[in-house]
Amino acid sequence: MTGFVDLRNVRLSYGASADATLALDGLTMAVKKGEFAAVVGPSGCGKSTLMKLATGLMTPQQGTVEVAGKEVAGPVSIAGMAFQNPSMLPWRTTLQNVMLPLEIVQPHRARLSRERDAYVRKAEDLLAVVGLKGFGAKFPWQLSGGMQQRANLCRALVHDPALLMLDEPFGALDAFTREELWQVMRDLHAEKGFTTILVTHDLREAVFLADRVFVMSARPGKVIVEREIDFPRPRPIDLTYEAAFNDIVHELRGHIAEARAAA
Ligand SMILES: Nc1ncnc2c1ncn2[C@@H]1O[C@H](COP(=O)(O)OP(=O)(O)OP(=O)(O)O)[C@@H](O)[C@H]1O
Repeated sequence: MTGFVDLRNVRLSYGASADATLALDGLTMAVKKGEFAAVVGPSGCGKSTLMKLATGLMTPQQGTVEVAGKEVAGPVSIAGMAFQNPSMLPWRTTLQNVMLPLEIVQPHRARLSRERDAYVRKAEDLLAVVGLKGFGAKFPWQLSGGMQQRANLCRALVHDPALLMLDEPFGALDAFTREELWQVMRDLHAEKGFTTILVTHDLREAVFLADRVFVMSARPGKVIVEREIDFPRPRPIDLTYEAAFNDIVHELRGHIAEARAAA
């Protein structure tokens, strides 16, 4: 099995042996290049741990993690990340926050001072795509939660990552804003073609956005079900009210209920 993101027989525990928490054990999953994958499972099953492994923030005690054909041995520079809490720096404008990865990730870092105008235009274009045209000069605290999360997506994408990692990015938003951002995400993925791994508790979100949903067992987590979602794209939001869509949501809910009961 080979994928753009490839985790094979991964085991990771937190802490020293006596009181260690085994978070993942025997986890295997492969996400193809350009694919939108969603990861769902019972609370505490190791979803965030999986994200840390795939981005090289942690290394497994057993098994292998490969991204773009290379074994991960440190932070993965081709990854962009967005989490539930947008954590924008309050002393920077929205535009300056969005441009932050360009100050860190090569080759952009070396080019930034020379090509600043082009990079500013790029960041402003991204803000416009997510519906924040003209808000670059505002500070994050002047934006609503939904607007901050839109800017957060721009920050995750400004350095053109080949891999986008999303850990519950829409979890704190109201239902309408969440659905709006699903559509923003759908369109960005269609336009830019990056590989995406989304961790979510929201099964509707997973089925609407993903090409494939991975269901994890209770802790120690491993993949117990892989469900392909083949609704044609672009998917309209009304799809989420159709019977075929809800059948898949129910099916996934059943798998998670079983996983919880087996824990
Ligand atoms: N730094 C840590 N030290 C000890 N245990 C940890 C640490 N981080 C996570 N854990 C434990 O490892 C397990 C997996 O955690 P993780 O955050 O990956 O799960 P999750 O599926 O993302 O959780 P949730 O569904 O609540 O978001 C949990 O039992 C958690 O308590």
